[in-house]
Amino acid sequence: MPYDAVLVLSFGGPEGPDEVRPFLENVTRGRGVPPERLDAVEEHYQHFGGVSPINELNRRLVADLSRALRESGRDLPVYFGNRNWHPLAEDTVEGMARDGVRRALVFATSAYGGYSACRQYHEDIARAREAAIARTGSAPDLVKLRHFYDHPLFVASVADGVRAARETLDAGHDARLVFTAHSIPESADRTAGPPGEGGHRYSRQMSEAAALVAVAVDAPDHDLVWQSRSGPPQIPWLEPDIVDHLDDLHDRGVGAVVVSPVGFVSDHLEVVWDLDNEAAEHAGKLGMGFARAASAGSDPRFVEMVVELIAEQVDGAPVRALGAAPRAGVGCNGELCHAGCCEPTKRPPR
Ligand SMILES: CC1=C(CCC(=O)O)c2cc3nc(cc4[nH]c(cc5[nH]c(cc1n2)c(C)c5CCC(=O)O)c(CCC(=O)O)c4C)C(CCC(=O)O)=C3C
Ligand SMILES: [Fe+2]
Repeated sequence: MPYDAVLVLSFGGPEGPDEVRPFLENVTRGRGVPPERLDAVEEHYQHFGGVSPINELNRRLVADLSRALRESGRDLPVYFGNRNWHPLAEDTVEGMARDGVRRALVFATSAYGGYSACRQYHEDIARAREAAIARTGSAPDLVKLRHFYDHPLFVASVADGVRAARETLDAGHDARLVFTAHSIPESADRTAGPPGEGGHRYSRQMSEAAALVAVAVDAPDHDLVWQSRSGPPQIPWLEPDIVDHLDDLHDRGVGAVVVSPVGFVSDHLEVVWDLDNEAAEHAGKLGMGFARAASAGSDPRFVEMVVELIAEQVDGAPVRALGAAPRAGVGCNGELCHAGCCEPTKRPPR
């Protein structure tokens, strides 16, 4: 059966002061995140009037993707739905069913594997379809596109962000290149990937993406560190945090850094708060030069990449990948990439 639509599936974010707390409650329901952490994160959002940039960035992606698809001769309507905030995936998929969509491609706004970055999007797809079936009696088939962390256009987009950030620093090419990604619990990284692969698919893909970008920008060395740790303090998460890492680099005599959020596809709130505010301020205190590189989604080649991922899935166009890992992340109607892939770990009781 041919595809008749595309769904951009993302995380979602609040767009006003009253939306912040209910959004945070949606994100953390059943996750054992302490209320003090939620209070702190609420403040980050309120600092920006309760408006996360993520929905607006995704609406722009939807518009750019519609245009790029039309120009490539594939005039598919592009829908937008989220895991945690309006427009919610449930409502969007209901609308797709009412519009008569039978089979759609899903572009999830994460390049990587792992529970939060991949499997949870499969779960979102399954949940949204169930809601649409309950409300309308039917739902389109939804086929999720693959991980793209090693797609040449993703790597090139991140690399250009690094080059532009370097230009703003006196140290230029001598600034230390530091990549960041969302921290996850160590247990979630251990179970990331299909059984038998040895786990750690999230951090391994992240290291691979960082290394590919570092080669593209001719960096002599680089680091991969983590940001935006959540969860209760007694549970170990991936470390070091970017802020602690700046101290460490300072102690080692590093005078300037370029920080590239390779783990994210857009300059959303965790990027503009945790990097542009917290990390930048900390670097300032240390007297370190600091420049934050734009994420991949700021580059027009990012949309070109989505068009290519669609051509791969629909026409069997060649898979363009710079890494050695097998193509992963694809699943229909919430079916996992592999049986037992990226098992969620037990959550502590609240
Ligand atoms: C791997 C990963 C990605 C990358 C993949 C992807 O992009 O999907 C990501 C993206 C994002 N995370 C985001 C925001 C939040 N993440 C939280 C909490 C958590 N994230 C986790 C993981 C990830 N998160 C985890 C394991 C938790 C603990 C709770 C749980 O087990 O699920 C919390 C709760 C409060 C807190 O920070 O404690 C918030 C507010 C936003 C939106 C920013 C905006 O509004 O612009 C985006 C794009
Ligand atoms: Fe998150």
